[in-house]
This record gives sequence, structure tokens and C-alpha cells, in this order.
Amino acid sequence: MAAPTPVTTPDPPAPDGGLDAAVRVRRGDLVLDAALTARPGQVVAVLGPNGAGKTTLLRALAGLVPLVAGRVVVGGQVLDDVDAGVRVPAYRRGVGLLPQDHLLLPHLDARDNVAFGPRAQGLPRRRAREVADRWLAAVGAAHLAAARPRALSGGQAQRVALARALAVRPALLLLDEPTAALDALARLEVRSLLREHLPRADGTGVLVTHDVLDALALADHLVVLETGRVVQEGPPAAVVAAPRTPFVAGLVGLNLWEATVHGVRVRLDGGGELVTAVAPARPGPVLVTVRPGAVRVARAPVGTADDAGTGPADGWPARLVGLEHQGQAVRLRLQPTGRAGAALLADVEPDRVAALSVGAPELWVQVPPQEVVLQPR
Ligand SMILES: Nc1ncnc2c1ncn2[C@@H]1O[C@H](COP(=O)(O)OP(=O)(O)OP(=O)(O)O)[C@@H](O)[C@H]1O
Repeated sequence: MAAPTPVTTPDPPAPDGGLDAAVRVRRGDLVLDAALTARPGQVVAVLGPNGAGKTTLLRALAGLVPLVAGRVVVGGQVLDDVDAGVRVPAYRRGVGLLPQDHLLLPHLDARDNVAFGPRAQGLPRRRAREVADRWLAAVGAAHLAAARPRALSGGQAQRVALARALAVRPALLLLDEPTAALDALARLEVRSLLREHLPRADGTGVLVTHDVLDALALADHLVVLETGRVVQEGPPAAVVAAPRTPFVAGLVGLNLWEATVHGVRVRLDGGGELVTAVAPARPGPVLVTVRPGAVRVARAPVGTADDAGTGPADGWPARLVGLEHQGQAVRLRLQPTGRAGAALLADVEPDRVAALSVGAPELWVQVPPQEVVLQPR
């Protein structure tokens, strides 16, 4: 009998383009242990707190920091393989790195800074300058062609550096916080330039950022790095919607706690208890997220969890320790005053702030059960 025709095919094996890396690096106290993969045409964003190892990861991929263990394959070419003793030097990798401090060559004008890479790839001077002019125009910096780096503003220098990185059309383009040093307007402009030019169809981009908007706007895949480890990854919108660490929750402005659930009772590991509208099938450890806009703040408990037929008053007493604007609302930072409770963010209408903050030594925070979102831990 003839074999049935398969109706689905498994994912293709790692393509001979793209990025396939698993690196271990030691730098001082940091042990970086991270894997990154991306198909050709994809951009991966790497997000993490200061000192997480993001720059070290880029430098390892660029061949500027030796691996202790692991392998880096770009576009089918093995650039590092510690077991096999392969280490392609940085200048022969065809990998573009846009470092945080952009490092334009000070004695060359913007055009020759951009033409430098194409020249090094063997283009004659005139052709390399034509390529440079095209890329300067593409990033809106044609008028800066004759300027030396010291005459450029931060945003202008960043555009020229971006043109320089793109002009060599690397198989792997590494960008270290390309929008960090820019003011809000320049950041928007550079972000839309990146969206337009990143990546080329058969190349891969890795973008280190502190800004979750960069990840949402520019990346296909988001990797969160903390103390040298990947703690969460996935499509950016999915990571942002369901943070699994306080760092990510803080970035997107959600409250997040580790807790243990028994029926509808959610006991926070750090103290305090919430009630959930939907009891998970099994008791056990969970992550709890709550939108700041869902937190009720009042001078005294309002109703009780008895409304849901579940027991005594929920919530906990807290004290106001900070206030900031958050869109149309005011975001309150609250610290528990007793042992039963957790610090949290709450968004309230501006006209309620005076009533809550003037002369109230203690407030009461509560979360409606339907706003308590649980994920397995
Ligand atoms: N050359 C070095 N010598 C010693 N330790 C280093 C070196 N480079 C990095 N480290 C260590 O690695 C840690 C991570 O550095 P890295 O610059 O990769 O972090 P990062 O995530 O990019 O941080 P930031 O967001 O602040 O740029 C540092 O805190 C330091 O402990």
C-alpha cells in the first residue's frame, strides 16, 4: 500500500540562513548562558535590566568576546564552535555591530564613514561613495554627507551610524540600544527608519533595547535576559501581555506576584491574599498579574470578598509612597503597612487623588476577583 500523503510537514530544520547561536561567556562576575535563533528576515529584540549581559551577548556574536562554550552559526556559516575549535575573527564574520556609542571615525566625514564598510568589502572609492550617499539619503541624512562626526548632534550621528551599519548589508546586524541616547522625537524617527530598513530579506537583526516599544515595533521575537539567563521569550506582544518576571511586569506597568492558589484563594508569597473569579483546576504555585487600572483604592475596605461568596474582606492596608502621571490617570505607588500585603501600582482618576492622598495615613487596596489574572509558574 502506498504511504499516505502527509497533510502537515514539520518545521523545516534550521535554514541555511538566519542565526543559530548558543553561547556561554564569562566576564567578571557575569556568566552569560543564552541561546538565540532567528530565521532569515527576522529581528530579535533582547531586553533586560542593567548588567544583564545584553551588550556582552552582542559582543560575543560579533566575535569580540571569546566563548567558553557554544556555537554561533550565521547564514549557514559556522563562526564559532568551541568543541570543534572554530573561531572566525571579528573582521571576517560579515556581522555588523552598531555599538551604543556609535564609534564614527572622527577624521572622516559622514559619507566616508558610511563608505568605509563597502570599501573594505572591495568596492572602488567612487562606487563606495555612491552606496554611502544612497544610505545617507535612506536615513534622512543626505545633507550631512560632508559633516565630521564632532559637528553632528546625537540623533544625527545615530542616523549616520545606522547608514554605516546598513551599507555593508551584513548577514547579521547587531544593534546596541540604537534609540537610547535620543530625545523623544529623534527616537520616533530612528525607530521608523529601523522599521523600514531592518532587516534585509535574507539577513537577521538582533536589537538590544531598554525600551519595550522598540521590541513591539521592530521585533518578531523578544528575549528577556536577566543575570545572564533567558528568563522569558516569545512574540513581543505575548511576552508583554503575560510577564513572568517583575522586571518585565515593571516595564509594561503591570503588578506581578508569585503566589499559591487554593480554590479561589490566591496567597501571595510575599504576604497578602487575593480572590480569583475562576479557580484553576489544580492548587499550586502561580504568577498573578493585575492591571494598575483594576486596583481599587479607598480610605477603608469597600464591600468584601463575601460579595463573591468566598470569605472575609480581601485586600490590605497600604500607604502612598509615590505619584506620577499615567496617560489620563494618576499612578499611585503603594506600600503595604502591615505584613499581609504587597507593594503595588494603582491608577486612579485625577480628581480622586486629593481625596486619597491628603491627610490619609492609611489607604485600603483591593482587587476585584475578575481582575486577578493567573498563569502557571
Ligand atoms: N570587560 C569586562 N570585565 C569585567 N566584567 C565585565 C566586562 N564586561 C562586562 N562585564 C560584566 O558583565 C556584566 C554585564 O555587562 P553588559 O554590558 O553585558 O550588561 P548589559 O545588559 O548590556 O547592561 P546595560 O544595560 O547596563 O548596558 C557587567 O555588570 C559586568 O559584571
